[in-house]
Amino acid sequence: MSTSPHLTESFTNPENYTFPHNRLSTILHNPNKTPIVLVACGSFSPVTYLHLRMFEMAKDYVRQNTDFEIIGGYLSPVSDMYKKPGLLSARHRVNMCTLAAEDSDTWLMVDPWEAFQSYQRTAIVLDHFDHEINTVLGGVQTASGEKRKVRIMLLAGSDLIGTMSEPGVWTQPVNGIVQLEHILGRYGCLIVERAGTGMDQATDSLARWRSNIHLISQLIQNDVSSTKVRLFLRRGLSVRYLLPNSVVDYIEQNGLYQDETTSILSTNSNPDKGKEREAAAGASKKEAH
Ligand SMILES: Nc1ncnc2c1ncn2[C@@H]1O[C@H](COP(=O)(O)OP(=O)(O)OP(=O)(O)O)[C@@H](O)[C@H]1O
Ligand SMILES: NC(=O)c1ccc[n+]([C@@H]2O[C@H](COP(=O)(O)O)[C@@H](O)[C@H]2O)c1
Repeated sequence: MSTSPHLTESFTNPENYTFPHNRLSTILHNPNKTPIVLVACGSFSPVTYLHLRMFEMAKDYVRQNTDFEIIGGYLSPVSDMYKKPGLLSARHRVNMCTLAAEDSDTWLMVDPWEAFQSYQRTAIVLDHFDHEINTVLGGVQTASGEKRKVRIMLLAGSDLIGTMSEPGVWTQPVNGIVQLEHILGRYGCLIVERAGTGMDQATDSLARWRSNIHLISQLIQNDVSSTKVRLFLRRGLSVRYLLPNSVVDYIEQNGLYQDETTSILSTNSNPDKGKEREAAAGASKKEAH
């Protein structure tokens, strides 16, 4: 792993923010393994079982195919300023992710750092985790007391990785550093196959970082998406068993996704939405500084 500097020298924290690490393992059980933390960035509007499933698939993959040991996993909901259609307020998205993580395994957490501030690019989000886990917490310890640096890795679906080949979305350098070099060269990622986006199609142009890209095949096809869940809810259809019960209850209790006016941006599909959101994000960042 490269030790290039972070893209930013200081991180802006939301008010009253503390980094959640209650479920982060403090011990590396096998000293011969490389400790890793998985970070899934996304809208999570709302979080579905498929988002949680990504972590389980990654866990199996890591155990069977790598020399890594997972010491924790995080959902990192994107800022409201991402302005993606269907994006509910950060407060609700963070609450739903928290319920889902509590409901799930014992190693998943939700980091609200990104959600409650201006838009932060994924490369900066990974830097934030690296800073909190390695610099602030000092990494992880082996049973013999030796401190080890934790490797942060992006966990994403193949559709997201597919956008990395699109011009404009991830290509703009940040503080002179190429975003993809930072994400894939310094950190690396685990990619979960997603129905509709082939793995080859998603990774063809990323070959130079091949050794840092781990491909995880879907053995059970399931194309649940947040978009479909929102559509069902608007039509008054049940979404139970597509999301954790606690999240379904939260949506019902708060009357969420009944109509499009509850979202941050209520317009619908735009074929060039990735580039447009990147531009919007760039603009909102400039406004914030
Ligand atoms: N069914 C799925 N299979 C594999 N990966 C998925 C699946 N659903 C979501 N992901 C991944 O989860 C991450 C977060 O996704 P996001 O919150 O944007 O969900 P989404 O379902 O794509 O949302 P939307 O439908 O609102 O566009 C992304 O990396 C995405 O690729
Ligand atoms: N350049 C970037 O850092 C960049 C570009 C596009 C999407 N993303 C991230 O990908 C995640 C999911 O985005 P979509 O829901 O638009 O697929 C979000 O967390 C977003 O911040 C990051």
